[in-house]
Amino acid sequence: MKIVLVGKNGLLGRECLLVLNRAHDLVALGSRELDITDAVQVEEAVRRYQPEVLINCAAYTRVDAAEQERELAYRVNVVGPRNLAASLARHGGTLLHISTDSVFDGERPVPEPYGEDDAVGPLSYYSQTKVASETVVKQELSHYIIVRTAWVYGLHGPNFLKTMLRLALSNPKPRIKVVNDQFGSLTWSYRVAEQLARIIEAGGQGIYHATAEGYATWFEVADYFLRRMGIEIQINPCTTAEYQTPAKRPKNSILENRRLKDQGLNLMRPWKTDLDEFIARYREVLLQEAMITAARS
Ligand SMILES: NC(=O)C1=CN([C@@H]2O[C@H](COP(=O)(O)OP(=O)(O)OC[C@H]3O[C@@H](n4cnc5c(N)ncnc54)[C@H](OP(=O)(O)O)[C@@H]3O)[C@@H](O)[C@H]2O)C=CC1
Ligand SMILES: Cc1cn([C@H]2C[C@H](O)[C@@H](COP(=O)(O)OP(=O)(O)O[C@H]3O[C@@H](C)C(=O)[C@@H](O)[C@H]3O)O2)c(=O)[nH]c1=O
Repeated sequence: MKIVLVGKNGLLGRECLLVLNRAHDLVALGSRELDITDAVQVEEAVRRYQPEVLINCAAYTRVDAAEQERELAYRVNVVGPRNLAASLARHGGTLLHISTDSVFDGERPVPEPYGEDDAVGPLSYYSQTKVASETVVKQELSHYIIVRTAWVYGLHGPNFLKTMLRLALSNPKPRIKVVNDQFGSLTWSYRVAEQLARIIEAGGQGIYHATAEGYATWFEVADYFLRRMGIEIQINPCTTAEYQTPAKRPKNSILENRRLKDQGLNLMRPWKTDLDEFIARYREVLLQEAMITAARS
C-alpha cells in the first residue's frame, strides 16, 4: 500500500516507520521535509505522493507547556490535521490521525473504561486541541481513521519511563514522588505501530481506542518499571494535589478497545507483558542513555 507518514522522528512516528517499512511503499517525512501547518507544503506533498493512507504522527505533545504555548499547540495540533484532511479530501486517500485518552474528563469511577462513542470533555489546552483535531478530521473527510492511544513509552524520544530512570540515576539518594490517583494504561509505541498497520490493512474506518490491556496508576507503573530494571530505590506515592502541574490531567484515563475487539483486530496486550518484553530487549540501552542524560543534568 502507498503510505505517507508524517511525524517520522517522534516517539510513535519512529516506530511506525520501522513497522510499516516492512510491508508497504512508505514515504516518511519529518518537520524539515514537511511542515504540516503550511497548507501549501501539505498540498504539494499530497499531490506528489498520492498516498492511499496518510498517517499523522506529528503533534505538539508537551502537555504542560501547551498551557502557555497555545498558538503553537493549536497550529500543530489543529491547523496541521485540517491541512492534511483538506488535501486528502481533494486528492483522495484515507487519513489515519492519532489522538489521546485525555480527550475525556476522567470523572468516571475507576475502573470503568471509556468507549469510542463516549462524550469527550477535555481538561487541558493540549486536550482541547486534540478534541478539535478530531473534529476537523471528521468535518473534512468521509474516509478517516482516528486512533486514540495513551501513556505511550518506547525507545525513541522522551517519555515517562525515561524520566523516571533519569531521576532515579541522577543523584545517590533521589527523592521521587509520583501521583497514585491517576489511572491509565501504559502503552508501548511498538505495539501501537503494529496495531495501526493491522487497522490499515483491514480497511478500518472511524474511531478506535488502542491502549494496552489492564490499568495502573503512574506510581504503580514507575515502581514496577524501576524494580524490573533492577534499580533498588524507594519512590513515594502522592496525590495529584501534592504534585501540582500547569495542565490538569484526567483521574481515569482507562480506555476500552471495543471496536478493535468487535472487528477482530485487537493486537493490544497487557501492559506488564509488553513492558517486560521492552525491558528484556532494551534494558542496557535505556540504562546507558539515562546515565548520560543524568550526568548532564
Ligand atoms: N506520547 C504519548 O504519551 C501519547 C501521544 N499521543 C498522540 O500520539 C501522537 C504521536 O505522539 P508522540 O510520538 O508522543 O509525539 P512526539 O512529541 O514524540 O513527536 C511529535 C513529532 O511531531 C513532529 N512535528 C511537530 N511539529 C510539526 C510540524 N509543524 N510539522 C510536521 N511535524 C511536526 C515533530 O517532528 P520533528 O522531530 O521532525 O521536528 C515530532 O517528531 C500525537 O498525536 C499525540 O497526541 C496520544 C496519547 C499518548
Ligand atoms: C516526572 C513526574 C511526573 N509525575 C506525574 C505528572 C503526570 O500526572 C504523570 C505523567 O507525567 P508526564 O508529564 O510524563 O506525562 P504526560 O505528559 O501527562 O503524558 C501524556 O502525554 C500526552 C502526549 C498524552 O496524550 C497523554 O495520554 C499522556 O500520555 O506523572 C509525577 O507524579 N512525578 C514525576 O516525577
